[in-house]
Amino acid sequence: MAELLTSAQMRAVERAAIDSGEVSGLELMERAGQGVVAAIFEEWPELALSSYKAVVLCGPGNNGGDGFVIARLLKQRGWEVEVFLYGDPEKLPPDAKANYERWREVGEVAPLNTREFRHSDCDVVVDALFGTGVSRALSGEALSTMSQLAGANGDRYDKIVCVDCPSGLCLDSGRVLAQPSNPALADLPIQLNQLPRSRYPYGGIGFAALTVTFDSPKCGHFLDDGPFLCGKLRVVDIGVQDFRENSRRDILDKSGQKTGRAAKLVRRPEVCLVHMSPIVKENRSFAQPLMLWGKDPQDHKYTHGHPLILSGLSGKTGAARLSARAALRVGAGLVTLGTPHEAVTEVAAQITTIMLTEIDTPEILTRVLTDKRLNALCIGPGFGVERAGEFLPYALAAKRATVLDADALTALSESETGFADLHANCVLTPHAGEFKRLFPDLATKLAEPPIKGPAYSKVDATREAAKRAGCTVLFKGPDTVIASPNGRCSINAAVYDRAAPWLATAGSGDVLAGLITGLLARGLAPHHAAETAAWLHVEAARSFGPGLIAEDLPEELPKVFRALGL
Ligand SMILES: NC(=O)C1=CN([C@@H]2O[C@H](COP(=O)(O)OP(=O)(O)OC[C@H]3O[C@@H](n4cnc5c(N)ncnc54)[C@H](O)[C@@H]3O)[C@@H](O)[C@H]2O)[C@@H](O)CC1
Ligand SMILES: [K+]
Repeated sequence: MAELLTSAQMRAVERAAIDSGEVSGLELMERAGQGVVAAIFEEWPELALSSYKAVVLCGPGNNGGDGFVIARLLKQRGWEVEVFLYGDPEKLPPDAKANYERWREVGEVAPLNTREFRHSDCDVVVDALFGTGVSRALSGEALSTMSQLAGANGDRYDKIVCVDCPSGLCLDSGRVLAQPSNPALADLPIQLNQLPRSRYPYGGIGFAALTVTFDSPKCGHFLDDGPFLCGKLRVVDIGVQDFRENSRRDILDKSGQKTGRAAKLVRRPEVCLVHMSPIVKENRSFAQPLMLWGKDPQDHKYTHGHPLILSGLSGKTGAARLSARAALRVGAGLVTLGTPHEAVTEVAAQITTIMLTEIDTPEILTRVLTDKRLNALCIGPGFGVERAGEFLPYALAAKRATVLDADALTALSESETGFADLHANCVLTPHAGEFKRLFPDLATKLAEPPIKGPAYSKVDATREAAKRAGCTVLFKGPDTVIASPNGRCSINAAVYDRAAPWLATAGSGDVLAGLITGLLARGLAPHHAAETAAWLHVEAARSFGPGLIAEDLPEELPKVFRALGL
């Protein structure tokens, strides 16, 4: 799995590389600029066949420095290049200043002015205004230029290339830093974060055509609005991977930055991307844990676990049947549906391999669970909130690996004992609404306008939630975040080339709950089960494609497994 960095972690890696004396900041900047130019020609090979025109927008920091390198390299290829600077050239940091001066030997620099920039025709616009250093909302010409690029005046720019990120995007949270609400700002052109999302498919091209980042992808490229604004993401190597390994554990803590004290060194578990896309090469290692699922010829069905999925009342049994089918397809040896008496005929008429046992009361559940072979439990899909409230304490007291989904989450949010009954072998799978019911303060914090960077992120919220609940939390979305109480965190992003819009279909969450339960029954630890299930869920949707309904997801799994070589 690929490691995702925060902006502070990236700065720490760069600092470690420079401090080692093996490479200078200037060299890193040159490599970054070269990487962006190479990525442009890789993306649009036709641009390498002739000379075109680029506008490069440079900001007041090192992101702007990269811009000056890009301008020089394109000019060397015979391109016409116009450079605009937002800020005072005298105040540029040293490496950016050096590249400003090198550019000035061959070209002009105009102060950034939206009107001027608007009238300069160009084939490529390079956004090098702000990168990892953005700490507050854009204002003035920087804001109006970004709004202009976003189409505020009706103009369209086909090839916007962002250096590190679309300027203004917080790379920790994937959120665009916003102005505090101020009536004086109401007349300003639209801000990036007010772009009408509906105009673009999620994960499709929103703002930029291409975003080129350095060394490692950052959390914000995959969270929230990040993918929508970045367009396509490329990661270029700038030769600092050894320092990433070395400084992995010695990273800057956000709290140190906030208080202005000397940065505190902490051992924070990194965030991983559950991903197998070619944009993140090293993630191939994710295939390794999957290989463990191959069934050994010596095994028998009980070796692969036996989950119990609790069904709703008649007319509501479909959700649990979907979960059960998913648990079976993901390799659980046997699967039993715990069904209320009045729904037995309905359920029995629609299952074959899946077994059925009558469970009418919480006491019967406890009795059924004296069979220790039932090693995982799923409660929630179609279950009914009131029933879930009655069954939940008994289900949790059985101390099985347990998935709490849908109605069980609502019941949990209403329960008097709160999270006290949860244990480390539980997995909560809230969508945004359920998350809000369970963790109202965290949801409120996440909904507040992100005024300062690094902004509070879905990673932060899910980590806090997991700690509070004392178990693994999988917070659903196109940017599904999975966190565990020890701080471990993964993002399963159904964006970029893994976009799976067909997953937004009734019953898809029930299938996910079943996949997690099946994997728990097969002996995977909660965090691993949740991330593997989330990955397979998206993969099955992508494999099936348009027209997908939830029933298709479990049935597509054999194809996904074959493609993985299992
Ligand atoms: N440090 C290095 O060695 C390397 C850095 N690289 C580039 O450097 C970038 C980071 O550079 P910086 O740390 O200088 O940061 P930026 O260039 O992103 O930001 C510059 C400065 O702008 C100020 N600022 C923040 N928000 C603002 C706002 N809304 N309005 C006005 N000013 C604002 C801050 O004081 C910040 O230091 C990366 O994104 C990457 O593009 C690359 O060249 C690779 C090597
Ligand atoms: K940028």
